[in-house]
Amino acid sequence: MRISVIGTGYLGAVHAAGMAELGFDVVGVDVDAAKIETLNQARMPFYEPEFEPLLAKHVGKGLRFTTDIAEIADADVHFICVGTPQRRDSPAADMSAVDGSVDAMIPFLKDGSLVVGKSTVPVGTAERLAERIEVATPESVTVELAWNPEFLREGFAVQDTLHPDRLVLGVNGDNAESILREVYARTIAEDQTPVVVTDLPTAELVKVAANSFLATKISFINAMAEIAELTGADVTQLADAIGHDDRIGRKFLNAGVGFGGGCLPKDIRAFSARAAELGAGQSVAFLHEVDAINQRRRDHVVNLVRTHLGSLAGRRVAVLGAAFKPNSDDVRDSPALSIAGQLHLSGARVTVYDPKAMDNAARIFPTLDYADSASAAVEGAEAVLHLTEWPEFRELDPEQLAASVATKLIIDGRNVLDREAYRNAGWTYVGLGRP
Ligand SMILES: NC(=O)c1ccc[n+]([C@@H]2O[C@H](COP(=O)([O-])OP(=O)(O)OC[C@H]3O[C@@H](n4cnc5c(N)ncnc54)[C@H](O)[C@@H]3O)[C@@H](O)[C@H]2O)c1
Ligand SMILES: O=c1ccn([C@@H]2O[C@H](COP(=O)(O)OP(=O)(O)O[C@H]3O[C@H](CO)[C@@H](O)[C@H](O)[C@H]3O)[C@@H](O)[C@H]2O)c(=O)[nH]1
Repeated sequence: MRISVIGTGYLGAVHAAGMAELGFDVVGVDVDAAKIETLNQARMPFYEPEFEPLLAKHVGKGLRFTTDIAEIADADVHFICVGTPQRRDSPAADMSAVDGSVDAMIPFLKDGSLVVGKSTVPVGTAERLAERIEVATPESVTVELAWNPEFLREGFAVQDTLHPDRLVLGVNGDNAESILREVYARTIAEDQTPVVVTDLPTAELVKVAANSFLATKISFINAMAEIAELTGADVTQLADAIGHDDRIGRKFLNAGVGFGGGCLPKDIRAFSARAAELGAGQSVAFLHEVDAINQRRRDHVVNLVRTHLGSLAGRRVAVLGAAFKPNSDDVRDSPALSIAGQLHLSGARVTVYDPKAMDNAARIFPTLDYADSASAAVEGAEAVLHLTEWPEFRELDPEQLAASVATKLIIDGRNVLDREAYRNAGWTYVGLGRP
């Protein structure tokens, strides 16, 4: 079976390599020539653990990348993995890449081929695309469309691609289901992966529902952090205590600066926008609050710095972390950079360090200062902000750090540093919702 993957970003590039690892002949297509050139050299255009060895194993063998959409012509299955970012002018998803890629594919779709959407889209997109393909393809060519949403997490993308915790197959009939079962046969056999076979709108909705639930869980615990901050309670202990209840679970109850990235923030907004279009805005009105709580966490950290330093003008602030989460170089809607940017705009002199996301951060926030290491970033700092929980930040020695800073003030935006060790070394340690 031959496979094409359209869009080779964080999702598509790893999916293409994953398909090659499953034994298929794969072509990845993107409009970004630089990305394609990098991938064809078996180098990763973004940081993702375990990804480069997979590229090295397959590029030039079963896996190639191209900007020429015509090269999808002999593929049997085409995965759409292009971006669906937030529109500039509204909270809705920008569907131009999805629509544009489908239009570009249509002339090269052979009879009997299957187009499979993986991008996260507003419910109703699959039906709309199926019609678009049907109208534009000659009568002699039958093309089916399925939706197979992706649940991978950045930082674990390779493992999640090869060993997903479930597969959701949105199909209109047995043929598409059996093709997708063939694609994922090895995974299903080796891992006994649960497979949910459903219709197109359910498959689309499952994805935004999952991300909405995750975002809600994070904002729930951050709302508890707000109350904890006013009462002297400890939100980390609260999370442990409620997390012992299997019905609640401890995962995704880490309070702090909140969620960011290229998925949760834009997905809850796009879902709200789509629900409103459907006349069901009220049904997911709580997502506006989820978003608002999340945004408040960022403002809260800026206010904490202001409270401790008095004024921000000219004050030296070190920011540890730029990526939206550890083990990624992705800075899309990153809480760390958003806070760093706000402090900078308020007149602070902000120096950022991140183990992997420095280039991406500097592209988006060129006016911030960047240091080569955590210890260089904190040099002379009047406040140190720990905003992305890279393991190396946990290993910093509070005694050693104390010697470099101007003021021993640390705000732990992820509540994971050794509070006692910092306090014993003379620091003012400020957790979020944690006394
Ligand atoms: N990043 C994740 O962890 C993840 C996980 C699950 C689902 N998703 C969803 O997958 C989709 C892609 O996300 P991403 O993070 O990979 O985005 P991304 O921005 O990293 O990648 C999108 C890629 O699509 C390419 N592209 C745009 N228009 C194209 C076209 N007409 N033809 C070919 N390529 C085109 C872009 O150049 C880019 O390389 C989104 O809908 C996202 O919500 C992402
Ligand atoms: O308890 C927690 C857990 C996460 N986060 C933050 O939430 C954000 C998202 O984290 P995570 O979900 O691990 O990262 P993503 O790679 O964005 O993955 C989410 O978005 C993807 C794209 O849709 C989905 O495929 C995944 O299933 C979904 O977890 C990050 O900023 C985390 O720091 C918290 O603040 N507290």
